[in-house]
Amino acid sequence: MHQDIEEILISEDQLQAKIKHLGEQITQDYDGKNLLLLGTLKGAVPFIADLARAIHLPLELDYMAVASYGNSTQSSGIVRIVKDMEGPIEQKHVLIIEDIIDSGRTLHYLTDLLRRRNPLSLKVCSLLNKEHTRVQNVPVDYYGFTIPDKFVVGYGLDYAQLYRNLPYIGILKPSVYADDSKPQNQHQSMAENQ
Ligand SMILES: O=P(O)(O)OC[C@H]1O[C@H](OP(=O)(O)OP(=O)(O)O)[C@H](O)[C@@H]1O
Ligand code: HPA
Repeated sequence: MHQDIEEILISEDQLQAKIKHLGEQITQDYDGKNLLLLGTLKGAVPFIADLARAIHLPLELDYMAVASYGNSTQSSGIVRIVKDMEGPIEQKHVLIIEDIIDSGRTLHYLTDLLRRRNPLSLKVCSLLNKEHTRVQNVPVDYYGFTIPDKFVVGYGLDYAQLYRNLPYIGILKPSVYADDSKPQNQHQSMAENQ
């Protein structure tokens, strides 16, 4: 285990078993439909790569880069598009692939934006779901694991752009981000300040 990791929360084997199951569900639900998997860069890259191969249907892949965390463990509260997807989505069933839903701000922003582009349908699949930290409510159609309110890294998830290449999801030792100047559990107070 990496020295900055306090505990492995979800092992490589658990990740792959869950992704196989999600792939089977999505394969059933989207049979005969024009499916576009829309991955959010950068965090969802390992997940979308494995999930796409677990879905046994013709599908398209595209990506958007949306960022709000910068180098902090706390959302800045401001979501911005760093890279948009290519092409229109009016003739497509869009499934957004996320690595994690935490405050919900990223997905709220993204679903709002994409709905205005009139896809045939718009659903969300997130590997991880931190349900007690939600500031914006967003319906999640498929998710892998519900996790506690701890800052996690690995399998695409980063702290200050590092740890994305760990093959498991681990809880980061708080000492690693001790100089992260903003206090913990700040989601609620940020919402109240808006
Ligand atoms: O529910 P939220 O509180 O909005 O958090 C979830 C988002 O935060 C992370 O992205 P980040 O902005 O860190 O960009 P990254 O994927 O490039 O790491 C993660 O990949 C999600 O997209
Ligand atoms: O717990 C997390 N880890 C990494 N990135 C994140 N983005 C939102 N929550 C998290």
